[in-house]
Amino acid sequence: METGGSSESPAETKKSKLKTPRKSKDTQLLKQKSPAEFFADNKNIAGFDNVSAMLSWIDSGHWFLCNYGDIGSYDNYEASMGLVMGAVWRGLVVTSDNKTRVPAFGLNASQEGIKEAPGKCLYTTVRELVENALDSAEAISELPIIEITIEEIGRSQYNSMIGLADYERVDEALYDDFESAKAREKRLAKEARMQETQAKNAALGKKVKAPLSLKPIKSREASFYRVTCKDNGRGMPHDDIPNMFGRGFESDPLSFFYFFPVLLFSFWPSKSSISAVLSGTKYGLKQTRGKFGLGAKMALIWSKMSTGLPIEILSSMKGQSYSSFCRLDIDINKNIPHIHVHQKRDNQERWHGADIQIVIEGNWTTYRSKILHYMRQMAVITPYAQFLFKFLSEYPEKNVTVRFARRTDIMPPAPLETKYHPSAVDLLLIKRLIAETSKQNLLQFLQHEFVNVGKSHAERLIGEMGSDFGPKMPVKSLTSQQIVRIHQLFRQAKFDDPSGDCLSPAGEYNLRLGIIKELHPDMVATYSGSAQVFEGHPFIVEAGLSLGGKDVKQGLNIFRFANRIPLLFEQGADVVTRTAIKRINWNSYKINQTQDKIGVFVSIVSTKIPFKGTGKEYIGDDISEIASAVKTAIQQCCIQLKSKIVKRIQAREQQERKRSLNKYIPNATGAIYEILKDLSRAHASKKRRCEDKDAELLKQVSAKLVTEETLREKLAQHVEQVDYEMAMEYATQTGVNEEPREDIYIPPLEAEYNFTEFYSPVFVFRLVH
Ligand SMILES: Nc1ncnc2c1ncn2[C@@H]1O[C@H](COP(=O)(O)OP(=O)(O)OP(=O)(O)O)[C@@H](O)[C@H]1O
Repeated sequence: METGGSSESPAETKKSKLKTPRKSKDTQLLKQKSPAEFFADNKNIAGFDNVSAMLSWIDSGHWFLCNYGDIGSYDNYEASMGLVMGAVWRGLVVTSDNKTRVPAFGLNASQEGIKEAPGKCLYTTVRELVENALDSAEAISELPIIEITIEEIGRSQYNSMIGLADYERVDEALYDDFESAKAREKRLAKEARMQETQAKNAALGKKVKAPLSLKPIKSREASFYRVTCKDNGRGMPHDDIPNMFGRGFESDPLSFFYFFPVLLFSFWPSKSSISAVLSGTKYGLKQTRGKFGLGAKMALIWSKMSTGLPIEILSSMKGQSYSSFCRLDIDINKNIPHIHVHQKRDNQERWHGADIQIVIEGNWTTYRSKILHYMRQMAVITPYAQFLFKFLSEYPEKNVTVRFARRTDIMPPAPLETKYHPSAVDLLLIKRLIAETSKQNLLQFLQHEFVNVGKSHAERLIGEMGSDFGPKMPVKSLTSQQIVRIHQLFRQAKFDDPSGDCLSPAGEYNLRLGIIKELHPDMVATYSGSAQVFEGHPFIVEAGLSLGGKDVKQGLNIFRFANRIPLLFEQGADVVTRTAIKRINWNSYKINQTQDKIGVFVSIVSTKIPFKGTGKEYIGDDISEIASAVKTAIQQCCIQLKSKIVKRIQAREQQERKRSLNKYIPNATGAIYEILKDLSRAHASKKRRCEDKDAELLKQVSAKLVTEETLREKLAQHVEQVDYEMAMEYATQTGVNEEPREDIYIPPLEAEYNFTEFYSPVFVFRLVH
């Protein structure tokens, strides 16, 4: 935070600024922000803005909570903690001088000439709605059927929706896209020069690029879209709907504080600590799709900011005779839902699910391919879901409809909620667990609130903590210093690794099906690693590798998934990209890294995905456990593909050999037949006598019982025979006697059954019972 010329040390500055919101010498007022306001200002955090604004936010680092990392070094730890939490409780403190003090909140972006732009908003809105829809259907074990529609809304339509009359431009020069006569002249002259150069190049036989035309400045007219997402999920309880969407962030200071370091320092977030500040139903430590727990709320905040139009939700739960309709927006300052309509409607068809409609400003042109890629990749990782995606333009020729069909009725088992591993908790989390536990004493607390701590282990740990501690001591009476001691011991002590039983990977079967159905590759291999651990959190890496296929470019095509959602941005720094590019020797697996069309699919699931960067779009390359698991998974797929590739090469060589022998048959038989004819003539004229079999053959030639055709047939049969014998000889030597076969069973869609999977490095065996 800037100190306005003060000589205080940064730490002192922090403390004094936190203690009392006050008027400083240069009369800069401290003011408060509601959490919803904060997120409205920082929508980039949740993927609702452009990257440049996000970077400027990170660079600025002026805000007091950025100093969270120093808290531990304060003399009076508890006091500083209280101060910071108090500040959070009151709201988020920022200075009123936006220009210098709040660059982090988007204003920095405008200082740098970056205008508030819809950026990723349309993409992120689609994503959030789709992911909520999937979660909702999976929560009731229903095979997801999801329809997502983006409808373009023209300026006039938007104006009439908000009751604003259309205005004609009067003073053209006032507008951003105005081109003066001089500018136009300059542009046309430049265009003419470029065309001339191109014509010269063409005349000299040089490569000519497509003719360029410098477009006049484009209007920065906003584009509006109605995004609708309909699912067949569990729906929402009537009374909870307004809070689920319109109460962005509960005013729980403690929880909010847990959340914050995540945003500011990109700490590896735990979903539970994030969710705690939000109104949602996906709490607890478990593998979840969401990255921040903000999804739908951020979409609502963005709609409020960009179009001012409310969100509409139609929802019904299973067996409910009515459906709930709710139209609401969010009061950003008060952080509460603002309900326009909330009513029960008839639901005769007993439909269940949610139908959510939101109107936002966005950018289809730029994000079209990202949205379509996202849908396609989601279809790969979720082959048990059926998606219908539609884009409806003002111009029907620009309409897009893509259907991603369901290819299996087998859903991965739902992820299970689990407890924290002692090596995965920080001080704040221990405090929160103490505040929330129903256990009375320290022994019970350690034994029941953590995984891999049994009774005798807990007793030994308490013995190690020191004389202040005892098994029976009331856990709620622990002082801050004692909690620090527990934390220290958790850091140093040895614990068994958590198991991966709580995780829900896509499964090799689903991954393979997804790849086959969306890419139609020539070859595919999949691998599922066993559960491993990073900082007390279990994770599983699965990989798929494909060669060839539809819409796959030459070289490496990398598809990344985290907790079964596709990651599309910031690919370069990701552990999967780096591993595939740098650490796999593709040649040694007979794969040509630049020529072949290679699909690399890596899916990582965990109770905590170690995202890097505020956008949470990539997983860093610096976590050795994950990096090596990713490498192993890709290599295992390579090994499987190599044996297929080698067999294919051999089959090709065999075909080649046969083809070249067959090619010479006509010439060879023609020549032999001519010789035989000469010999038979000599034999008949007694110029040259032949005996026995030879004489018999020559007689048959004379009598035309043996013709050139006969020879051709016999030679072809011989080539066939020799080829077969050579192939058999090779197979006996190498131990392969026939091409691998795969039995394919098509189960009925309605079937319900249990199965057990057995994994080996090269195959997965599913026993259906
Ligand atoms: N399509 C839906 N069907 C049923 N409930 C939904 C649906 N969409 C949202 N909800 C409910 O609204 C809550 C808030 O949604 P929101 O997207 O803001 O956060 P989240 O889903 O909990 O977190 P994240 O978006 O990171 O997964 C959800 O927890 C869920 O209970």
